[in-house]
Amino acid sequence: MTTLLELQGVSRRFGGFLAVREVDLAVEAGEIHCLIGPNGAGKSTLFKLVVGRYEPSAGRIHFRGHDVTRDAPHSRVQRGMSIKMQAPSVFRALPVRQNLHIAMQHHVPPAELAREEERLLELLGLASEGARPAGELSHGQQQWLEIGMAVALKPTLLLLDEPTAGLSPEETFRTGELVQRLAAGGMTVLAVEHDMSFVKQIATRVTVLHLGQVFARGSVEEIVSDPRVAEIYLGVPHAA
Ligand SMILES: Nc1ncnc2c1ncn2[C@@H]1O[C@H](COP(=O)(O)OP(=O)(O)OP(=O)(O)O)[C@@H](O)[C@H]1O
Repeated sequence: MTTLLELQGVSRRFGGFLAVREVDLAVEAGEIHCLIGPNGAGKSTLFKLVVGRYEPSAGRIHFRGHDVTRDAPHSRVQRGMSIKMQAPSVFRALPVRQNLHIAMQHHVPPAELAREEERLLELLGLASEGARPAGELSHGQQQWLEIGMAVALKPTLLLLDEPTAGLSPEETFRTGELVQRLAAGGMTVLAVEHDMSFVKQIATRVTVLHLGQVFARGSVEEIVSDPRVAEIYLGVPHAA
């Protein structure tokens, strides 16, 4: 197994408050790794540490063998991370295909652009929407388009922040199918997610955060059958 992303003892302090505490995390090539945890567990903070929006107060982050702990977001992207933040931020006035074109223009040779746009439109389930302004798509379709724009960078590691936020159960399921298709094509995925049905659908490995610390990690089966994990979601105190 090749470790793509490795966090060692990563902490983040806000004033006197430790939002993320000494987190060790390894994302292996080819896996769909989901980061879950109750509200306030530190998921978003950890995500921002991985993508470079925050600097850690302590610890190191390695990506593809490079120490990226102090690297800016854009240099992490150059090394092969691609990020889909929570809210869709597509170019609403531009056609769907043009959105993909803009995203991929520096990553795909000009002669291959049209074919690659076609391939992505198909993959995203948007083949019949290519000419529509992106702002006319449903919320779910806009989320898929934005995942497509992240994928257009041909990343090694796709980072998804709550990709199902605001989606219907049907759209959530289809998002899961999309993520599985991407993984089948060789992409590694790290997703912060709330929706457990989605996590069960896609995750090959799960890390549970609680109070800023890694509380549990394992396969989906191990995590959903762990009574300690159920307790933190229900807010019941657990035995140490
Ligand atoms: N910029 C900040 N300044 C101060 N405290 C912060 C900041 N960002 C997050 N926190 C605190 O850190 C803790 C973890 O927050 P974070 O948003 O990372 O959790 P989360 O697991 O993503 O929660 P949710 O599921 O509700 O989005 C919370 O107690 C939050 O109030």
